[in-house]
Formats: sequence, C-alpha cells, structure tokens
Amino acid sequence: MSSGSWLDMFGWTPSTLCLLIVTLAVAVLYLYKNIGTYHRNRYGVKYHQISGNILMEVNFRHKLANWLRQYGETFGLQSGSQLVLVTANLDLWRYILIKDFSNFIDREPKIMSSTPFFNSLFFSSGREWRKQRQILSPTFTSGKLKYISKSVQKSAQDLTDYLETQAKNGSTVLKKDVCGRYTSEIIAKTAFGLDAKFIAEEDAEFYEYSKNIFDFKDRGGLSKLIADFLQRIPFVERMSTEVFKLQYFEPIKLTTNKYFDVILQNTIRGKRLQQRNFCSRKDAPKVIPKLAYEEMLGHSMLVIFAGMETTATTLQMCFYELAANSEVQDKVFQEITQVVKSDTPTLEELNSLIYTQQVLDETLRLYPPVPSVKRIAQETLTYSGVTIPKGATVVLPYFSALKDPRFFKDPDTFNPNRFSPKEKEKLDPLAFCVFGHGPRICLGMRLAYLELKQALVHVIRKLRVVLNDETEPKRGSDGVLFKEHNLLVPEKPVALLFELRETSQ
Ligand code: HEM
Repeated sequence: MSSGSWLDMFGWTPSTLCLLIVTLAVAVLYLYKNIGTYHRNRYGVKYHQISGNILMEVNFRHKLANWLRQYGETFGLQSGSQLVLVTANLDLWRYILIKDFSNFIDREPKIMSSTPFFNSLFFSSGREWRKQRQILSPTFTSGKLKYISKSVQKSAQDLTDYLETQAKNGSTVLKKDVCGRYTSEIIAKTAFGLDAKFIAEEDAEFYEYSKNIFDFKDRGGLSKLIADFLQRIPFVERMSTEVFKLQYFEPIKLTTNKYFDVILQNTIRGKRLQQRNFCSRKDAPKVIPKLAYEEMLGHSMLVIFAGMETTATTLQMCFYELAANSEVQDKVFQEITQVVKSDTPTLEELNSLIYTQQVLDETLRLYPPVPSVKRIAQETLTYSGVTIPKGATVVLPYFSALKDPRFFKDPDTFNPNRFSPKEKEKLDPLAFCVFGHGPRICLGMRLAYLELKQALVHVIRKLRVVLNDETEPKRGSDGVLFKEHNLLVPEKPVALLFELRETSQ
C-alpha cells in the first residue's frame, strides 16, 4: 500500500502528517518534563500535572462521596489544565440550574461518535439544544399523556398477568428483567409505534438491543486511554480532536444503531402510508417535518437510554421497599382501592394517589437513577466567593442533597411520610432533585410517573409483594449495591416473591 493511499484512508494530507508528528513530539516532551509533577489546587486537592485527578470516571460516584466528606460541599478537581468544580451547595445549584441557566446551558463536552445519538437533546448544546427542546417539549403534554396512557395501561395489565402466573407457580421473580421489559415495551410503543409485547416473551429482540445500547465492557481500551491522555495536554488536546478527529471512543454498539435505524425506517414508512390514505381527504392536516431523519433516530435512541433503565430501576426498588415495609404496602393498597374505581384508571384518578406518589418519591430519593449531572460554564461568574471560570465543568452531585440529613432527617430510612403535602411545603424544592430542575429538567418525568403509577395500581391491587429466602438484595447486609455506571443500576437483579391477594384468588 503506498503512503498516499493510507494518508487518504485517514483523510490526511502530507502537511497534516507533519503536524501530527510535531504534535506527538510536543506530547512526548510535555510528558517527559511533567511525569513526576504533582500540585495541590486552592481547594487543597492533590492532582498530577498531566492526568489531574485522572480516572475520575472510574468509581466516580464513590470517590465523589468521599471527596465531599473530605473537602466540604464545594471543591475543585483537575482534568488536565481544566477545573472541574464539584458543588453540593443548593444556593449555587439555584444559580446554575435556574437563575443563570443561560451561562450553564451545556451539559458536557461533545462526545465524538459516528452515531446520531450524541447529537440528540441530552447531549446538544446552546442554540441547538433550545431548538430541539422546543420541538420535543410538547411530547408529553396532558393531551398526549392521555393518549399514551391507554398503551401504558395495557402493558401494566400484561405485567400483572405475568406476575399472577408466577404467583400461582410460587416462583420468586427476578424483578429487574420484568421491569426492564415493561419499560422497554412502553418505549417501543410510544417512541417507535410498534405493537410490542415483551413481558412474557422469551425472544424480545427490541428489549435485548435496548438493554445493550452501550458497550460498557469495551470502554475503548488502549486507544481511549491514549486519546484521554492527549486531551489533557495543552495544544495537543485541540489538535487531537479538531484536526485529527481521534475517536474519543464509540460507546454505542454499531449493530444496535443499525437495528434501531431499520426499525425507525419501517415505522416512518408505515406512517407515510397511513398519511397518504388520510391525505386524500379534504380535512387532512398539513404535516410539517420538523426534525431531520438522523435527529429522529438520535432522539428515539435517547428515549431508550433515558427512559428504560431509569424507570425500571425505580419500579423494582419500589417493589423491594414495599415488600420490606408491609405497613406501607397496606396503605398503598387501601388508597388504590379507594381512589381507582375501574380496571382502567383515569389520569385524574392516578393524580389523586397522593400516598402512592409519596412512596414513589421516597424510592427515587433513596435510589436516584441519575446520581449526578454536569454543566459547562460559558463565562466566568462568582457566587459568594466561589468563582466558576469560563470553560470549567461543574458537577452537581444530586445524590448528596437526597441523603443530606439537613433536608431529610434519618436519610437512610425509607419513610414516605417525609413527602406528605405538609412536610413537602417545608422542603427546599432544590433538595428533591431526582429529575433535575430548571429548563433542562428531565423531559420524560411525567411519562415516568405515569408508567410507575400504572404498574403499581395494576399489580398491587391483585398481588402482595413479599421477601423470602431467595430475596435479593438481602435485608441488613450491605444494603443495595449498585453498578458503576453513570446511571444507578443494582448490581444483582432484585428478586422478590408475589402472592395472590385473597380477592383475586
Ligand atoms: C424515574 C425515571 C427518570 C429519572 C429519575 C430521570 C432523571 C433525569 C435527570 C436527572 C435528567 C438530567 C437533568 C439535569 O441535567 O439536571 C434527565 C434528563 C432527561 N430525561 Fe429523564 N429521567 C427519568 C425518565 C425519563 C424518561 C421516561 C424519559 C423519556 C421518555 C426521559 C427523558 C429525558 C431526556 C430527553 C432528558 C434530557 C433533557 C434535556 O437535556 O433537555 N427521562 N432525566
């Protein structure tokens, strides 16, 4: 192969190659001079000149908790020359998330990926985010939810039927799988328009792909580590991303991307056909396409990523706490039987389930599916002596407020009464941050509550959930252990027993 052809392969000219050699030479020189250099920043945190507090992402949540204990509620870490400011101070959160939102609009630096997922709402920044959010916000209005509620209800009924069969067999159910199938089925119906039935099915391809969107095992290997290092060297950092377009890492499995691509194309083809038939009528509305196909694919995959695991974890942890707190389960059962009058609960009835809502909020507080978020500062701003420089990443460890005894007395205890209307009035709203706050608050919050309430209403009316010898996690051992992802996912599948209530026997 001639040198010309391999340069072509990377899209480089001979001068780009020269630039690459110079860049690598600078990197090697910089590494050689600074390999043993450590500093302490003004927050007292020790960091390496090149790596900063490198490998921050590994065990990040546990490290954050320790650092918060060691350095207090606001401190700085280093990522190369960049400051990463961690703050658990609610007054600062109020500025970052709400009052000065436009200065902290962006979530994190762009991840370089060939898949459209990383251009979707969650990862988009600035003006692009505003445009996308405006288009997508009406997705879960009351009218739309009323419509979606019917298919959510069918899935909740299927979930109950499945658990009833298990109860009759006396089998302990691996909740994780069932809850994941339930939330993935709802996404397949609402985001992809599929006629999905995954709960009892052995072979549910869509669910299997949804479960494995990310390649957590292959985090990019050596190439990711090298790219990660290069990102921390001044000058080299910009060259490696902007000129050489070094792949940071490809977290989405390409086979998964292809699978959802085909599903979406089929859905759109089906919708067009429907529309063509409909458009022959005079009263047919004009459909104005607002999103390009790639954007649609990115958002559809985002809904799987943002909506499946988060809601499934909440549902299984809620069942777990109901099993462990039978008096709470009895109250939920009583409320459901009093409020819900038919097999098809209305949105109004679901909204009147005040105690059930408290139980869900307490579950979310104890097991927040998104433990922390990040923002990037666009300009330098100072708040009560804390300066957040332009370009700094700010980490908001949501989990710290949710476990802070100043806001939640006895924070490790499951106590839904702390969310009673009277108690809630006394609470700083910022402290209950499981869905975030401000303009970038979770887009799917209302759908998540709808899925969770429908599942509880249908299941708890018919079945009682209990702990037994096979229950996982074991009560009183290490508590619930979670995997080290950005999302909170239990390490072992939660296993519980469901029993038929007398009324349904
Ligand atoms: C219990 C379930 C859920 C929890 C706890 C949760 C939590 C969150 C959190 C904390 C954020 C980030 C907020 C911030 O940056 O401050 C977020 C963003 C987001 N969530 Fe959720 N979420 C849940 C379910 C869902 C569902 C079901 C969907 C969609 C169907 C969804 C779609 C999104 C989207 C699109 C964003 C990005 C919003 C933006 O950047 O403008 N989420 N979620």
